[in-house]
Amino acid sequence: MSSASPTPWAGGGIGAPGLTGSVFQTVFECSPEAIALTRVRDGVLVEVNTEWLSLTGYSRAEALGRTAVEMGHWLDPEERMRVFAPLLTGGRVVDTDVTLVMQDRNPRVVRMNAALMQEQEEQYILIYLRDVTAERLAHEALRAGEQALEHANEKLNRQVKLYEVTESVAKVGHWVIYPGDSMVHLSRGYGEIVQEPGRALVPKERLLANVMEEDRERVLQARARMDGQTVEYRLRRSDGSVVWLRSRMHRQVEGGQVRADFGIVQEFTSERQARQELENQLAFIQKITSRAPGMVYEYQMWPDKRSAFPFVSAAVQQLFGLTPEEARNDPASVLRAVHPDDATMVVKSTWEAAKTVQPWHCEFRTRPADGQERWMLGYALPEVQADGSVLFCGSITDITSQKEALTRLKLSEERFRNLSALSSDWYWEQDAEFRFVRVDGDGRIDSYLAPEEAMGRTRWDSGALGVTAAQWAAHKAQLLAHETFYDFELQRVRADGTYMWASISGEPMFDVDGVFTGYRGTGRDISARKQAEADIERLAFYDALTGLPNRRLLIDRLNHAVAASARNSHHGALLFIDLDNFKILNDTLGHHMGDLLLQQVAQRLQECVRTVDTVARLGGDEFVVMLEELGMDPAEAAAQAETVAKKILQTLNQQFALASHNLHSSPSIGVTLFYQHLHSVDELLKRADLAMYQAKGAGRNTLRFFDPEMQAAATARAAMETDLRQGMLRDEFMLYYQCVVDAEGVPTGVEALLRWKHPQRGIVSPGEFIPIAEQTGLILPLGQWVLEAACAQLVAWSAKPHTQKLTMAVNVSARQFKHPEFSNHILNLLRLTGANPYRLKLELTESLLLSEFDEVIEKMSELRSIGVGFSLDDFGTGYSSLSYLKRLPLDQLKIDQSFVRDVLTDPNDAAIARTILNLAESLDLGVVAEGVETAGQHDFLLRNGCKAFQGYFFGRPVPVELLQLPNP
Ligand SMILES: Nc1nc2c(ncn2[C@@H]2O[C@@H]3COP(=O)(O)O[C@H]4[C@@H](O)[C@H](n5cnc6c(=O)[nH]c(N)nc65)O[C@@H]4COP(=O)(O)O[C@H]3[C@H]2O)c(=O)[nH]1
Repeated sequence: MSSASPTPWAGGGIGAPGLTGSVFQTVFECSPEAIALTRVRDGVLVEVNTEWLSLTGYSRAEALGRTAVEMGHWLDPEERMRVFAPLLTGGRVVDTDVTLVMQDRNPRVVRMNAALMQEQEEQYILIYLRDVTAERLAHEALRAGEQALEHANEKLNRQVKLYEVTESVAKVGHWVIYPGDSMVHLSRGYGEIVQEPGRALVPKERLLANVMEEDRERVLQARARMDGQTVEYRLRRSDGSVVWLRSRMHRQVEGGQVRADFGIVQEFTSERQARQELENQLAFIQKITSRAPGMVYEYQMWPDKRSAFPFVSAAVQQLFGLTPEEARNDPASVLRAVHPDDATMVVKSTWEAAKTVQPWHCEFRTRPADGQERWMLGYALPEVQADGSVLFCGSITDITSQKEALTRLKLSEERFRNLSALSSDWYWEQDAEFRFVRVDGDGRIDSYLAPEEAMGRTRWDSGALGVTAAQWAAHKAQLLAHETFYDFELQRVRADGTYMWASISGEPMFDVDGVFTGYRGTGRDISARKQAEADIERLAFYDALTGLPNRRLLIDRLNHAVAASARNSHHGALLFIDLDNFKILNDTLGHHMGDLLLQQVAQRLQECVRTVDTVARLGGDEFVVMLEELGMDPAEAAAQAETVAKKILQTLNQQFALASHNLHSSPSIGVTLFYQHLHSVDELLKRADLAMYQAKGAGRNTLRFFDPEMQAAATARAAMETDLRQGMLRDEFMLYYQCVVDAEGVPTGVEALLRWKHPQRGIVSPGEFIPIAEQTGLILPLGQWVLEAACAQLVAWSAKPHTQKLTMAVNVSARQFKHPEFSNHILNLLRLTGANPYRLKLELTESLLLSEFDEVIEKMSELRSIGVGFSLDDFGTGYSSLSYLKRLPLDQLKIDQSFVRDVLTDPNDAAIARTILNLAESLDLGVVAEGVETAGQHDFLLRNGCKAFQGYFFGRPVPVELLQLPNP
């Protein structure tokens, strides 16, 4: 502040001489600028200067004499207190800016320095006021400018930051090239996209450096155009990954001057991939829909009845005669293509589906553009959209051909049902488990069951008959192999109890995937055919009068029998039977009687043979009996055949009761044996026929063998039989006895051996007549006689001490033993004669054990329980099995003489003999070696443990009186 400054009071100032050199002076010195000054005494303004007046706007007159506080009204009351209170109360110097509220003037800001001063008696308030309004305004303007700048900076920073964040989030970036600049400015976003952070400024070439080769040309063209069009290209980033970029390039021109070239770049790889995927899907959908049999579409409808086809496949052309564009542009055109009769239904059902949001399903016809109406099947799923519309996605297919096929099928079904109803055939279906699921036609199917009874049941579970287990097995195998089968025949019982035959044919069914679903087929009642076949067969193979097989069937069976004989080596026999004098009977009593006789003869013949044998009628009074499975030995077979022939002779010789007549008839029988393929069937029949004529020639009512040898044997047998009968009557039989000795050669018993003292032939061996006695049944009385004689002898010996312990072995033939009364006969005999059962030993042959084994054991056990012993004759020659042997209640085994004979010369026989001895020992059985003829045999057997012997070495069979028994 310069001391040369003019006084504040000057220039019209209030001029105060008393103030000179004082505080004022100081003030003036300090504040040479225009300063408003006041002097206050006792609170009242006593002095003001011009500046004060101009500052405050008061006149001097208004101001002087007023209190300072009064004059301070230009200050705000609070401000007034702030300024004056410290001044007046504390005497402190005030230095502050205050705002003056000026009347009719703009407020002004003044710097006020006030001080309370004491000068002599007077108190002064010196107020120094300086107008700092301009200064303040300038300052404030500066501050405001600074703040605005700061604010603008901050905003800019924020915007830049926001921009960068936005770029980063949106995967957007940009570059700018200023004219004449070789560098390109890259934004941070751009750097992030191409993965080159921090390179804000790069050479221009860098922009294209990593663009994929294939896309570079496109980018270059866009750069050349700079027209803002979008260009999409790929760029390989520094990490090798490829990204899709979308860019728009602009050139900014102002006032004809190029300001900058810039490009906005956006990365849209995932969007591009999604789009690609969508495009692929769309392409696929289009491919599918273009090949699909029907049309695929999206149909949208709004509550205000607007509608649209957002998508419709190309098939709309084929189905509705519209291009997809036409359908899209005019959705109603599709409805117009619907048949008028069905349009309402289509609309209604669509609205209904939209309302209920339920699947739309509708069959309708299209308007026949070419005159031919077509059937469509529509199916769509509705979905409510955000805007309240409903979007249907679905398909429409042309089902005309299916409809036609269905109609044809229905017609065919109907025709089929009508036909089935008319015929006796039926149609059936079974499921994959072969259970009936459908039956049409005759309501009784092949089972003659009501269909409802058959449903769910298989054919074999529904009471089929007439099918063998093997046939069922074959049929089931066919079914399991899914084979077609024809004419499977089965029998059923009708509701009325009669039988019917059905013929079933069937074929397997498969679904579209080739999976087996069951069977279907037809059935036919073939009862009439079967009956006719049976009739034909009967006529062809059976004799109408007697029902017996005819010549044809006989020949057929004979062929089979010959073949069987070739297989099993058994003989068979043909018995040609002709009724004697039948012609006379027929002529005298009439054909009717003749027929009756033939029928009865047929019946009797059947009764004479086993079921395996055949009785046939060749015609007239000629019958043939065919016997099978006779013995392997021809003589044995001949004897068997002869037995049957004799039975026939005897049976046919019985009286016939024909109506009111009692007739006697007799046959002539010719017999021939057959064995394997030795002779043809014709030859066999001829031979039997020839033999029959020989029988006729021999005086009728007899039989003849074709074979002379057999005939001779038969004749001899016949003679023997007659002789046997007579021999029995004439008491020509006697018993010889052969001793059985112990190890010391002492007789312990005898074996009774039957002898026939024939008046002409002398002593006949049992080997000759026993078989004939067995065949003829004469063995029963003969055997009984032997037993009686043997028991009588036992009783006789029992009276003498030296003979009373002798045992008596008696041979019993199989036929004899198996007679139901055999045990009783023995029991009675023992009781009646009083013979000691413990001395009686029955000798059985192995052949006895071949059948009815249990009964044999039972019978043996019964007799054994009373003391009768049993011996097994000829042991080792037959079929003895050890298990049988163990079970038999035996006392003794007899080593057959055939083994004994060569026991010294044949090691096999020696081994057998030893084995039998060991076996007997282990089974606790006695052993008798029979046929011992030499001392050597005896020694051998003795050495091997045999304790009982029989044979010529000890004595031949002799009459009782010649027996060499122990001395009395
Ligand atoms: N070579 C030879 N033979 C010997 C010797 N010792 C005994 N023989 C004979 O051997 C046979 C033994 O009787 P078999 O084996 O029961 O065989 C008997 C028996 O099976 C049967 N037979 C005999 N009598 C009767 C009988 O009353 N009833 C039954 N059903 N059959 C009888 O006739 C068969 C033959 O009887 P036979 O001719 O008496 O023959 C007897 C006897 O004379 C010997 O050292 N050397």
